[in-house]
Amino acid sequence: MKAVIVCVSVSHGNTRRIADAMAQALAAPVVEPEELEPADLAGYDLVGFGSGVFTGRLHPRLRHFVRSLPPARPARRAFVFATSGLPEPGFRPFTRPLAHRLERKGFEVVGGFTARGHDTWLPFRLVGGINEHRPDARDLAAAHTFATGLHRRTGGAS
Ligand SMILES: Cc1cc2nc3c(=O)[nH]c(=O)nc-3n(C[C@H](O)[C@H](O)[C@H](O)COP(=O)(O)O)c2cc1C
Repeated sequence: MKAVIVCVSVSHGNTRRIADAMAQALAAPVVEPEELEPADLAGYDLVGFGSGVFTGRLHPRLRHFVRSLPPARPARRAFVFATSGLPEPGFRPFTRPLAHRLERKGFEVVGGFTARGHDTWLPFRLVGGINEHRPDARDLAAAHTFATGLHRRTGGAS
């Protein structure tokens, strides 16, 4: 099973730390969208897509990359992950819109993961930010466990 993680982490490196924990479990490289041609994903069985949340949405560079992907034929597996300052609203998961877009492209979305991250966006900047030490060791362990589960479910080692 060959995996790759496409990650945009521009604010504090929060999502990158989560991506690195997942990458360890999946033996996968972590790349920025601009490091890949959309067609390159054809060489992978499992693709992770993740970023921080910015005004309620995943980062535009990640969304743009997914929009540019050709249809995934034969269907490939994908997962979506995010870090955010605030807890995810249960009625509108942060990862859902990108997961739906991936499904429309022909991906089988096999999981989603979110964690809190250090957030200094206004108005939180005024109080020195929130979640200063997150993602923390527990978040990274949870990300690793999530990816290990995906690895088992989607075919094990290459
Ligand atoms: C301009 C801006 C907008 C943000 N908007 C949100 C938001 O709508 N909801 C939220 O929970 N966190 C929001 N955040 C916090 C980020 O999602 C959080 O810090 C995330 O972990 C950043 O990930 P990164 O360090 O990988 O870029 C925002 C941060 C910035 C800088």
